[in-house]
Amino acid sequence: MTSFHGLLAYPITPLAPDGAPDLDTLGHLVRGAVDAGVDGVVVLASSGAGVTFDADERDAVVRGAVGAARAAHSPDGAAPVPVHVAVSGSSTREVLARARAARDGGADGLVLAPFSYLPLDEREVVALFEAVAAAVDLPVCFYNRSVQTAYDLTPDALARLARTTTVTAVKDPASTPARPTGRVAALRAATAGLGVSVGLSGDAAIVDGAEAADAWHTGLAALVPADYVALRHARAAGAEPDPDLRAWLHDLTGVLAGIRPVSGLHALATLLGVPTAPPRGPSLPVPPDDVARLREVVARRPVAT
Ligand SMILES: N[C@@H](CC=O)C(=O)O
Repeated sequence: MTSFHGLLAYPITPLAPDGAPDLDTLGHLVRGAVDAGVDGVVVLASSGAGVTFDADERDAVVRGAVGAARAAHSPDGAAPVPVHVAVSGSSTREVLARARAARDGGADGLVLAPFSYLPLDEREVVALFEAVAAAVDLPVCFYNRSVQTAYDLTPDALARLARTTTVTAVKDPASTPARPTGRVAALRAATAGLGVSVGLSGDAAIVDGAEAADAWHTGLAALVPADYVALRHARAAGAEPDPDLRAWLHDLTGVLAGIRPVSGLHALATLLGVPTAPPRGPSLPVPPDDVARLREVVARRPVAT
């Protein structure tokens, strides 16, 4: 089974007051997520603001997260929870450097969005993933950021990548406007027998009952992991989640949807007792009114951690 399976938590990269990555707090987040029962951790993606860090900082984050995951309690004595690293960059050269560094830092897999200053066409997207496959022998999750990259992965292109490269998973945005229902089923049908994990991101859609998927990719799961583990387990068992928990997560994702994405997670972290400065610019801190709305929801959290 691909290691991109189940509940995948994407921690923010906590920052010290001087703006440097706070590795102790990151380790605390990673251990907390693993102890709560998540199936994997992904650092330096959107929630982790990976593109805002230089190579040395990225290396420190990767090694810190891998060390924390290995040291954390593994439920049932199971294998250590995998740690994946997002390696998107603005050139193939930069992506390859980040992929090699992630491998050398102990990553179990890579997450890659086909990002470029100029939107890529399909030939260029495929060439990028082929270059990564030739350079680094790690499984890759295709991070489909169709709104931001102006390239939307098709089921046929995913099948081609699964056959010819190291792509073993896709992270598809459940919240993309006009996404047809049955998208997960279409991606699964195109890749049947190829061992691809079809996963979703988009917390509001996930909480409100998006199509069943092999994986959930979520930044919130690193901040409120017990809550997400309970939701995922209920859904996986075909059961109704606890109504209070579902209502609270609905309210939380609703408030966050009105706040700038990474800044909102940093503000939420602070309210949950996870110390961090706001993300680096050009992101801006969350305005006080929005912090107050978040605080009100946090105060109603039904699951104690
Ligand atoms: N898209 C997020 C994960 C989902 O919340 C990320 O890349 O960090």
